[in-house]
Amino acid sequence: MIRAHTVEQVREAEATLLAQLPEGALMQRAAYGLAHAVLDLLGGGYGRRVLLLVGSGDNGGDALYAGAVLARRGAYVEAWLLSDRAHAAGVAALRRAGGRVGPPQPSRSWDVVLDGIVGIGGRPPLRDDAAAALEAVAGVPVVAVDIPSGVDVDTGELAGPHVSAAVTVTFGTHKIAHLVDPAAAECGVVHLVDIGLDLPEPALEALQPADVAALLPVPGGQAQKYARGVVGVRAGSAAYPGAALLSVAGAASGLAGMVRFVGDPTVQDRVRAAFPEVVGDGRVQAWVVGSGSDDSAEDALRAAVDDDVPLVVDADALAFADLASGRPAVLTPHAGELAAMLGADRAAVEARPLHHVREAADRYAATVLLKGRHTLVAERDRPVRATTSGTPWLATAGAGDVLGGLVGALLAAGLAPYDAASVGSWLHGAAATFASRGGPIVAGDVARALPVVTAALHP
Ligand SMILES: NC(=O)C1=CN([C@@H]2O[C@H](COP(=O)(O)OP(=O)(O)OC[C@H]3O[C@@H](n4cnc5c(N)ncnc54)[C@H](O)[C@@H]3O)[C@@H](O)[C@H]2O)[C@@H](O)CC1
Ligand SMILES: Nc1ncnc2c1ncn2[C@@H]1O[C@H](COP(=O)(O)OP(=O)(O)O)[C@@H](O)[C@H]1O
Ligand SMILES: [K+]
Repeated sequence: MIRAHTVEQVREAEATLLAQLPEGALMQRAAYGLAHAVLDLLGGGYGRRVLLLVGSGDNGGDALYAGAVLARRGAYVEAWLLSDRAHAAGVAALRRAGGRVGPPQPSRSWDVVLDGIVGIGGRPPLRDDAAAALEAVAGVPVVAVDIPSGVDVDTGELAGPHVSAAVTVTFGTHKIAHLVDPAAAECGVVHLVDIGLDLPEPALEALQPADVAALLPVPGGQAQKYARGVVGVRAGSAAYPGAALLSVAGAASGLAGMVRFVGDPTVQDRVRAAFPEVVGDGRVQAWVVGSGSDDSAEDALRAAVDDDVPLVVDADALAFADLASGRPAVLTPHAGELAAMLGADRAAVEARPLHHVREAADRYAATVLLKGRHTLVAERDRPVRATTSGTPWLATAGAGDVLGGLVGALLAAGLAPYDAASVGSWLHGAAATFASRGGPIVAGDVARALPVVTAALHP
């Protein structure tokens, strides 16, 4: 599991550890980890040209000490101090190692910039001098120290100019901005350096393959199709038959014992033709409602709610999500749908996805899965889960229908809404990445890749 903690949680854990260690030990650990990540990126130190952007806090201290390590490895290192209060011992260490301190020489070109402007002590927006320094080095790859300066660490929001990093080297634990967009998209590859912090339950987490394998419902030796769970799909309409087919394709991932389909008779015929294993109405352990349902969405959702089983509420049914409020349910909006549910602007949801997904989980008393580059799953009193297994090629029509069906299958198989949503989202992203191999895919490819990705987990 990747865990992310708030600034307050990190500060507390650091304080405990600092009290037990000799002065400066923690910063040395951080700086060595940082320097080695830079050496990896550059393929060595000798002859490389490194510029440090150094703010007034310990984040600048990390950059300075790492700069000293790099200078001792033969790199040419300059520190551009953005404040006259830069970390004094760090400045001295860099000078001792042969680094130069002062405004950068204008003619010099840089292999990498270390962003030590602000870390977890920064409050966006960046000050003008820091923003001007970033402009002056535009185009040079940046390694962000702890966090790309200018992003809001605890929310993942952006406010004004900020660093766009190739690599972010963080310490002790991930921070929220490393996983939550839009800030997460500015972090590049995130590298975690262990500095020995003892941390509480995280604010946010991201499932990894071993976590998904452990949560996956796997049939035992005495398995029986009904006991494995039956998932029902109420989706599609004469206008949108494809949504029904894709929803069923996700549900028919093999993770539940049986799939039922209920809908428009012409759509039903097409579903049966495409999926001979799918049967008609009857008892289910979970319903998936809403993809392409058009004006039948409300009735479909009411019928599903009457069955009193866990629900996936998707697409057209989200307009009636109040019906699912307080029930075991996963609501699966994209940003536009969530905006409509909350009476907000789509742009506001995209700028503050964590805030809005939490608000919806609270307001609807349900599990809310907000689709996006890093999909977020929120439920009251639980860490938000972020999905990082996907690929931008997954942004293709109908991919959301497949996800709804898949999450329904996991609910029917007995996972709680929070786990069904986050495991389903992880598998969906991994299947897309597997099917894509770096190239284009359509939604059906994602559904077809689900069994092989599941098998690769060796559950
Ligand atoms: N506390 C610890 O034990 C450790 C901290 N470490 C480093 O220390 C960092 C935290 O250091 P600090 O608490 O000194 O805080 P930071 O260095 O993150 O930032 C605080 C400084 O930045 C300035 N600042 C705040 N907002 C700004 C803005 N918008 N524009 C420009 N300047 C701004 C403030 O005036 C303040 O001096 C971590 O991110 C990490 O890099 C690591 O060395 C590991 C150990
Ligand atoms: N940039 C992106 N990177 C990775 N995945 C993405 C990106 N944008 C969207 N997705 C994923 O693609 C899927 C799109 O679903 P959705 O918006 O419901 O489309 P549709 O309604 O056509 O099915 C979601 O699973 C979402 O998380
Ligand atoms: K930084």
